[in-house]
Amino acid sequence: MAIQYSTMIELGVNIDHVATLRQARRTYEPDPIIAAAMAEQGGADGITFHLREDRRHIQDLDVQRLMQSVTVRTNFEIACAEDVVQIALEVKPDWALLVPESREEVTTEGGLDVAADNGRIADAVARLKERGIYTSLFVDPDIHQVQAAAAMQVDAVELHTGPYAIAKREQIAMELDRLKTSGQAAIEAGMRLHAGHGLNYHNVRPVAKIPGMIELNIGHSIVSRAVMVGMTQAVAEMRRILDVCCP
Ligand SMILES: CC(=O)[C@@H](O)[C@H](O)COP(=O)(O)O
Ligand SMILES: NCC(=O)COP(=O)(O)O
Repeated sequence: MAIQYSTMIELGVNIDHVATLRQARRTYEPDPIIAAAMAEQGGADGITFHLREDRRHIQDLDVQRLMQSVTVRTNFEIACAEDVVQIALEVKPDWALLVPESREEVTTEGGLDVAADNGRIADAVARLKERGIYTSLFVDPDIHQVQAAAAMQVDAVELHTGPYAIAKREQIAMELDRLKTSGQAAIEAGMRLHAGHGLNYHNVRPVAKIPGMIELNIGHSIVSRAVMVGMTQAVAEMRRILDVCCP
């Protein structure tokens, strides 16, 4: 059953890259926990954090501290790997978003191949659901992937907006159509419709306006803006764009 939090578009702020800056010196600042609190002040509906296998940014201790301090929805991004699934079961975030990972990638390159799952995704989903954690799968805007996700009875799909974000002008309409078509399939299957990756202050509006879109998860562009104006203002600026375009 789709879980509805509010009628407006919900903004999940991914704070991974606050930790990227900290890890550049392997030190204590900037602190993702403080960034999360400032994001909440700016109007974040949720905080997203990705504990990667290679721990390039968010660390295990960050997860523990975020779970103790975040007062809005927690959205824990993990691969279908035993160690991080175990951590999710221990800390019990509101949501777990399963994403693909490979060590050599600069950032997430594609969606989970749910349709070709050998049982690994289904097992992780079942265990997370059993623990009372809402589950979401990060998938390409492909109806077959959405239908495969629905068959696993996850609570949401998060459509990968990366191809849209990097599309050449003449390809944007086609990428938006893929998002709309696969989004419609998600809604018809009774799942919440989320989207994320590569969204920014310039390209977010058309995605926010996709019928049935409930939540956008945005990180890199907000953190980049936060370097210049601070996290609270950076989030407030994105919040205002969403409130104006999708009242
Ligand atoms: C799935 C997705 O697009 C992001 O949530 C993910 O966290 C990207 O990975 P990095 O944050 O490591 O770039
Ligand atoms: N799941 C997408 C996300 O959390 C943020 O992705 P990005 O905005 O950092 O590309």
